[in-house]
Amino acid sequence: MGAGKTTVGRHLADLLGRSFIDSDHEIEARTGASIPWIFEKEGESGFRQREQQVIDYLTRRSGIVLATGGGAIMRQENREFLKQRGIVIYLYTPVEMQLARTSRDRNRPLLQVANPEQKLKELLSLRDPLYRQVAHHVIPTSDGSARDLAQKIIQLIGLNTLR
Ligand SMILES: Nc1ncnc2c1ncn2[C@@H]1O[C@H](COP(=O)(O)OP(=O)(O)O)[C@@H](O)[C@H]1O
Ligand SMILES: O=C(O)C1=C[C@@H](OP(=O)(O)O)[C@@H](O)[C@H](O)C1
Ligand SMILES: [Mg+2]
Repeated sequence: MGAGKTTVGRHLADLLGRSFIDSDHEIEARTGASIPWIFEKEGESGFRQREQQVIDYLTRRSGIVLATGGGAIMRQENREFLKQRGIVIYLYTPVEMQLARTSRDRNRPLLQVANPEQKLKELLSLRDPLYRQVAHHVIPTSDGSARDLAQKIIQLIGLNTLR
């Protein structure tokens, strides 16, 4: 959360002339409800079920830039869908920066707790090894604008891979 997946993903799609899809937005469009509302009514497990269905569906498409939610990596199925069907970029972000980028935003139910810093630390220690396992490339996001990072991804992947 706060790594910039949604923002960098949109720039990347723009630079490549491809469609951008964010799995959270797709879930909201299908459900007709916001992410916080889904968490409230169906719990995190209900949200994860919807998320897996959407990621399975979207990773079958080609020629798109897909941003997932940060917790998608926790399901083995999602790890396989992403790694086998796409080129996966891990936007590595230190917790202090995640905190700064998410502190004013009420749309992340998992961070609506007394100590969001502690929560982000716990999540990162569980998730970081999984992100690294699935990623084809790791990019630190502490330096550079979202647009710069999108350019960096294109350099890293190599345009030939994308043709
Ligand atoms: N490289 C960056 N530099 C500065 N701010 C950024 C950068 N990437 C994202 N942001 C900002 O951080 C916030 C969270 O970004 P977002 O794309 O929603 O992250 P994610 O989808 O990974 O949770 C947004 O306000 C966004 O504008
Ligand atoms: O890390 C997570 O578990 C989540 C991240 C969110 O997306 P972003 O990573 O885009 O903030 C969203 O899917 C939901 O609030 C759960
Ligand atoms: Mg996002």
